[in-house]
Amino acid sequence: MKLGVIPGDGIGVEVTAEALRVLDAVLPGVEKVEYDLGAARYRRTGEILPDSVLHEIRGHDAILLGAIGDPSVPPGVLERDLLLRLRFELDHYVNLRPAKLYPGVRTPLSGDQEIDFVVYREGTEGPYTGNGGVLRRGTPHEVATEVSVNTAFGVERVVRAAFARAQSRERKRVTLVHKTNVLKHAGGLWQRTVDAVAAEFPDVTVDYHHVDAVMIHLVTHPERYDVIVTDNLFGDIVTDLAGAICGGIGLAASANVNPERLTPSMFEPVHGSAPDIAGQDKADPTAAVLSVALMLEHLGEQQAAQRIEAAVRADLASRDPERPGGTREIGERLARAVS
Ligand SMILES: NC(=O)c1ccc[n+]([C@@H]2O[C@H](COP(=O)([O-])OP(=O)(O)OC[C@H]3O[C@@H](n4cnc5c(N)ncnc54)[C@H](O)[C@@H]3O)[C@@H](O)[C@H]2O)c1
Ligand SMILES: CC(C)[C@H](C(=O)O)[C@@H](O)C(=O)O
Ligand SMILES: [Mg+2]
Repeated sequence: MKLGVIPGDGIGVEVTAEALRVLDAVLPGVEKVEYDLGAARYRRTGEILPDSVLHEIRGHDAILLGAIGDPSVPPGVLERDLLLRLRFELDHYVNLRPAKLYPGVRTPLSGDQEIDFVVYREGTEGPYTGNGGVLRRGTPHEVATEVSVNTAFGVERVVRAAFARAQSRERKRVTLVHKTNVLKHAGGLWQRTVDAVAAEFPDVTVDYHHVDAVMIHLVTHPERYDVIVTDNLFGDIVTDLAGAICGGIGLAASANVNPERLTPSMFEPVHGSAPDIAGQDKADPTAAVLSVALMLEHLGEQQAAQRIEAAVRADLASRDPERPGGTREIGERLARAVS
């Protein structure tokens, strides 16, 4: 197994070190190539993602990424030209983000809810494509557009993946999350696609919720969700809230998947580079560690993946919520538990 590692910026570097510590403990001998990509390289050389590096990365079995983004670089530069470029060039159309409340974990909710759902966030389209522009910049008459791109091909493939996943789950429920009451063109395509694909999955129950109402339901009745399918931007927002209700963004893992395996899939925590806590050993590496579990599952190493999940589950159940431990301490605990 050959793994490309992009620690990136801020806490991305810290949590990736712990994720690799756990990987080495559970599956020794994985070949890793680390890539110096992110703010430091950009400041030093002006480079963001050279084509030669992208070409090399394509040759790996998977990519493990920490986080991208730094206050020293204007917003969007690294996020677009590094992180999103990787997702787009590698055609990671399923951005898979599980939301699970583990036993013993403190949630801002009342705490007795069962939360166990997965978000299928479309990863290559929506308002993320850069389709837009600015007219009359800097004048009182400036016009800025950011067009949401939704193709029948792109919507259908992620919807189909979400239904297939629901079919294999106990509750077999897919909820389309959108804003069809306002975004009638894109929403219409999503709804028609869900209706058409649903006909092929008669034992899957189908639901629709407007995204604003989902912000309510996630806080009041998160147990109603099983598989959520949604576009790139709504999925981004829904999954930060999902992370918060499951005990914090430091626990939320994700996978950017190309299901046909034409390219390496990329595994990363949902959170960002967290400049507010970077360099202080405060970041929880659990999301990065669980992202390694998602990666191992994807690569067919089910046993190793299950060992990581079990170690995290046990660690979370026995943590003192006031003093969970620092980044390194948590990483060392989890590495010990899986070895
Ligand atoms: N996938 C990515 O690489 C990714 C994801 C989100 C944001 N970003 C980028 O990261 C930078 C910071 O963005 P932001 O502040 O909006 O989001 P963020 O996720 O970095 O941080 C949001 C809040 O969550 C906390 N937090 C995040 N990860 C944590 C962890 N592991 N343990 C404990 N607390 C944690 C932070 O301290 C902060 O208070 C920006 O440049 C943004 O574009 C990158
Ligand atoms: C940094 C940004 C481009 C990214 C996104 O919006 O997808 C992040 O918020 C995420 O959730 O991975
Ligand atoms: Mg996000």
